[in-house]
Amino acid sequence: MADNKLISTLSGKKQDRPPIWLMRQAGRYLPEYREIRNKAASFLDFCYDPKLAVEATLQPIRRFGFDAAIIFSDILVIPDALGQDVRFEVGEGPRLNPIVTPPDLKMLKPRHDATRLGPVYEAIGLARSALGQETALIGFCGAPWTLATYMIAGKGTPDQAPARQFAYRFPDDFQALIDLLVEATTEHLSVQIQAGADAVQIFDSWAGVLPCGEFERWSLEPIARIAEAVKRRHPQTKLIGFPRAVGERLTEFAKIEALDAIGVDTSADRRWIGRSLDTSLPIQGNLDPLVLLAGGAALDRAIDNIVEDFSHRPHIFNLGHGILPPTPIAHVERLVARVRGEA
Ligand SMILES: Cc1c2[nH]c(c1CCC(=O)O)Cc1[nH]c(c(CCC(=O)O)c1C)Cc1[nH]c(c(CCC(=O)O)c1C)Cc1[nH]c(c(C)c1CCC(=O)O)C2
Repeated sequence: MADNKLISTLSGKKQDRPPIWLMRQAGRYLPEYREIRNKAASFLDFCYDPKLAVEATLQPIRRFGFDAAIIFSDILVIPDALGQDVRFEVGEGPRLNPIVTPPDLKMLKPRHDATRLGPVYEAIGLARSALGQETALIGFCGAPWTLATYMIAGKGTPDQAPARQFAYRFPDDFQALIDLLVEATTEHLSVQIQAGADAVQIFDSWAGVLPCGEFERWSLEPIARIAEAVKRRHPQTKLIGFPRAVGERLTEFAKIEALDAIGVDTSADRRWIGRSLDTSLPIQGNLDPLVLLAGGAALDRAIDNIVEDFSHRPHIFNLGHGILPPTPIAHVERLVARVRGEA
């Protein structure tokens, strides 16, 4: 990975132009993805079919030549491997058999079933062989808190109130669930690295809903434990933390030594980041997915501002959250060209 722009940036080297990849770059905005999407009976079957998963991983690389591919999978393969029933309803998102009270935790296995995740690791090996050295391969997992929000509510909710309530009412049981998830995700990231992932990202999409105190216990500490354990086992591999919507609490994540970079969401204030986070710390982000959808002069301006604002530090260009399904291909082409100084 010596001449890879993404890995070099994650190692702290500023580039002339930032490397670029997009969260959810594989997926429904691509006609070629929509074409193969129904080749599997369900979304999880799709994720567990190495040939389909590799194809979906490579599609955005072929089309746009991003600097990194992210393995096509989902954060909810972990609750699935723990024995919870996970389904994806078309147009509605994930549905899980919810954990309502502590006795429901008994539906989970004491350890995740790693053989169930075998196809994910196989897909990573295949994708790594198919990609050139100029393209990094990113593995990922959901952070324990974000996984727990879906496991307890059984679905996405606007404020993740069910998991927050559960944690207040049953802190010891909730801690046990978080510990189980720390163990499973640490293992999942390690095996993805052994299979060929060059970097891994921990998505804490729901870190922002946690109040002080709860935030440290359920978001920050578990992520630090995972990052430290993975770094100990794989010192060469780069780790990206993505705590969404945490505002000034980004400084707490910046203190986690084992994280090589921090992903920042759309609402993050780049001038505050410039003042508050060491300029040697690589930052990833933070274009608004809605401005990419809108396109035009607003898109060009937003791209230029981000490139300029982060020009004094190692920066990986990305969105602040996942790409939206109706996003026009032409806008993504424009984005890549402009970030590379070609448009
Ligand atoms: C919370 C979360 C999930 N999954 C993920 C997160 C964290 C990031 C975030 O906050 O968006 C992460 C994820 N999900 C998916 C990827 C694949 C790689 C990539 O980024 O391209 C990644 C990295 C595929 C997917 N995961 C899902 C799809 C759409 C399913 C389909 O094709 O029908 C894809 C391509 C489904 C999914 N999976 C999840 C939800 C809430 C949904 C439904 C909402 C939606 O549809 O976007 C759980």
